[in-house]
Amino acid sequence: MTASPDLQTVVAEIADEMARRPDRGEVATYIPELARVDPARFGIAVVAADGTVAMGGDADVAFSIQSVSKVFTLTLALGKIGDRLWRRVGREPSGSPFNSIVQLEREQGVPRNPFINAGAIAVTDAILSGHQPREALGEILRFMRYLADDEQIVIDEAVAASEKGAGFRNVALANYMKSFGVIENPVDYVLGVYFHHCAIAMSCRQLAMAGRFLTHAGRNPSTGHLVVTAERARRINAVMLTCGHYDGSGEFAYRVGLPGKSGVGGGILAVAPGRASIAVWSPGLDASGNSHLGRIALETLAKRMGWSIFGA
Ligand SMILES: NC(=O)CC[C@H](N)C(=O)O
Repeated sequence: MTASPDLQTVVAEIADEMARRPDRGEVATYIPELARVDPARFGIAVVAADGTVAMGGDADVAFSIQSVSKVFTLTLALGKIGDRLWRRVGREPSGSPFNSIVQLEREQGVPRNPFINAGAIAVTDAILSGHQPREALGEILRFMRYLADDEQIVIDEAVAASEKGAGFRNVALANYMKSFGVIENPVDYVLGVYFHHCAIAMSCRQLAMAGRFLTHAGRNPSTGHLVVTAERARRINAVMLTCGHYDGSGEFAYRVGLPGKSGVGGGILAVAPGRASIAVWSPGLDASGNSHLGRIALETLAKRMGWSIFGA
């Protein structure tokens, strides 16, 4: 029997390899504040099932989690209204870019899945459910801090303001869904919360900690409490696998073989069920808006550790 590779060593090797690579993708520019981030950054953090944490590169530098927040808002919304959520948002891959509007016209304003922008805006509407934006946002932030076991997590107000100033597509998506009755709350309330939860700043270490419940059948290992049932954790992982990387989801499953959710800030949260919660960050993106080196780092990690859910 061959000994399993040492996680710390593998993570250190990956951080080193990624730091040297010249191909880094393109940093997102449509949110001006994100365009200022240094493309040379790379971070990785892996929280293993036994609680050990392996980190490399800029694992403690906070970045804009953007659409990675959509895993957590989905979890919260399911906790609030349960499976009724699936009447307002589907769970099929879209095969379209993250900010696309085309399917909404044909599908009565019901977004394909909770991870494209339209779907995440509908999920945010479900979290608001008549409350004030400040309360909903407070709830999301408290949830992140609880999951990560870290009170230092904050919202980057400059990023939120920058996105609000340039968020014309999201305004269009929200209004379009509102015209079909899919959005219940005032559009500006919903978008205010959406822009702010996308602007949460976290490090790879914090993000990997926050993702632990998805690797532990719904349980927060810090408290032993169930965040969601095992069945729900499994299902959130399934939607991450099929929809977490927009029109790059098939390629991510093919190459990495793990449920994952990306964000245009360059972060990816990936789940190796029963084994580890993993966060990577490299700000340069590929053509689908997913972290270029983040995906390569995860592909390398899954391969060296034998962690693909489809077999070693
Ligand atoms: N893919 C993403 O991370 C997109 C999120 C971003 N806040 C937007 O709405 O455009």
